[in-house]
Amino acid sequence: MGLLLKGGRLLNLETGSLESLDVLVEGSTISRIANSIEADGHEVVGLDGLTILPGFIDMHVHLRQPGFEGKETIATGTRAAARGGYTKVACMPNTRPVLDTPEQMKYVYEVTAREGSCTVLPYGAITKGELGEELTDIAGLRSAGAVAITDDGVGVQSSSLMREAMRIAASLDVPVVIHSEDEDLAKDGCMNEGVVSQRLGLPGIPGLAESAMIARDILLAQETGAHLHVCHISDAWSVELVRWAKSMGLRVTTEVTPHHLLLTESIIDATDGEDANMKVNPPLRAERDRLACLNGLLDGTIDMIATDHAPHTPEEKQRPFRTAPFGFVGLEFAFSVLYTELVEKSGSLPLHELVKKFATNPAEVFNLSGGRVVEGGIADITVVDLEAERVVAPDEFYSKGRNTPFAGQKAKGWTVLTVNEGRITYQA
Ligand SMILES: NC(=O)N[C@@H](CC(=O)O)C(=O)O
Ligand SMILES: [Zn+2]
Ligand SMILES: [Zn+2]
Repeated sequence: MGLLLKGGRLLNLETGSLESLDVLVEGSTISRIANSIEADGHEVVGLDGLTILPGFIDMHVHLRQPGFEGKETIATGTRAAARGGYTKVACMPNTRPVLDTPEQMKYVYEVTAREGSCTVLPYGAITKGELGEELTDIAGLRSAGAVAITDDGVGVQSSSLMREAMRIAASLDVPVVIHSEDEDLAKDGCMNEGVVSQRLGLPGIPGLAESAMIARDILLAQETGAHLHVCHISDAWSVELVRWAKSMGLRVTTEVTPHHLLLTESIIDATDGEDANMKVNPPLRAERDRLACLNGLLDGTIDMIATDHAPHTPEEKQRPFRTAPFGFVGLEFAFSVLYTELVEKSGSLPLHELVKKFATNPAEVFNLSGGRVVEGGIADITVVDLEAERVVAPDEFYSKGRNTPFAGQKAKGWTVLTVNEGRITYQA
């Protein structure tokens, strides 16, 4: 017996048209897509006019397990992911202990098999303990299933160490994923350096702290032949550098978050720097940076959307702006807010281009299954209601995190059904 999705509209990723098609899932595979498929003993889910998309893939998520289970666990984070339409998430290694050994990779896969509501692809750290001093066993991490390597949360400050990491990664065909931040330039900053940080008297993090490191790592990628993926791009010059690297034919890819596409430091200004739910790293920047990210997304410089889902406890986020931890949650509304603002309201991006940034491109860039709803493909499917309007409601989150500046915002395009490898993982 299969799972029959009946009466929905399947998004054609090439033309952007919505086609009335039934989709039959058998086992973990999409076995048939046709105008009308007989119920024939299958479990039928009626989708009357709802929109069928490939399951979303988020290459930047903090699941916090092991070590910070008060913020999130693999169970709660993947439930949140499924609720947001995600079928795969890649989890960051800045846990305690850090995910820096093959055993840690195995741990993530084992816990996910028991408790997970989506596929979890662990990142292995570049340096032991993310301390920036000694390289991990990159080959061992890869064999144990690391999707790529990164020290997200901190930048690798040593250029010679990064050069060596890229040499090894290139020889193993492992992508190097960078949190680009020059610690010396970023120092004790807690928000974007500029007119707002000056007015509020808060220490700033200049865009240069990001772009300078991206420039270094693009040159290292050029020299070593490594695939470089730039995390959470946020600064206008950073986008320009990635655009240039691509024009030179280098293997450089990047992601942007919903918050860097839709928000600026003006929301910190408006709340006088008193709400740490607006504190994130890289920080919300100026309008020209936001527009550069948006243009980069539109012209293909930016390959994909990633949430950088970074849950923290309410207590931590109630601390003063200077000392509260950086980070926003995002899994449960990323598609909705971006669909609403970029597709529905401004029309800057057609739906199928947005969906490529959420599913097709991450699959292609990281060589993963999914990203398309096709016969014979893996049954990773997300069904959304493009009409229903709701507000982003943190008290309803499956995530343990509540920290988002999007709280209370109205949006359309909510997930009603998520299927991961043929299994229903969320149903509204
Ligand atoms: N993005 C953040 O503001 N915080 C992340 C770390 C990171 O992604 O660099 C976290 O782990 O909390
Ligand atoms: Zn980061
Ligand atoms: Zn992160």
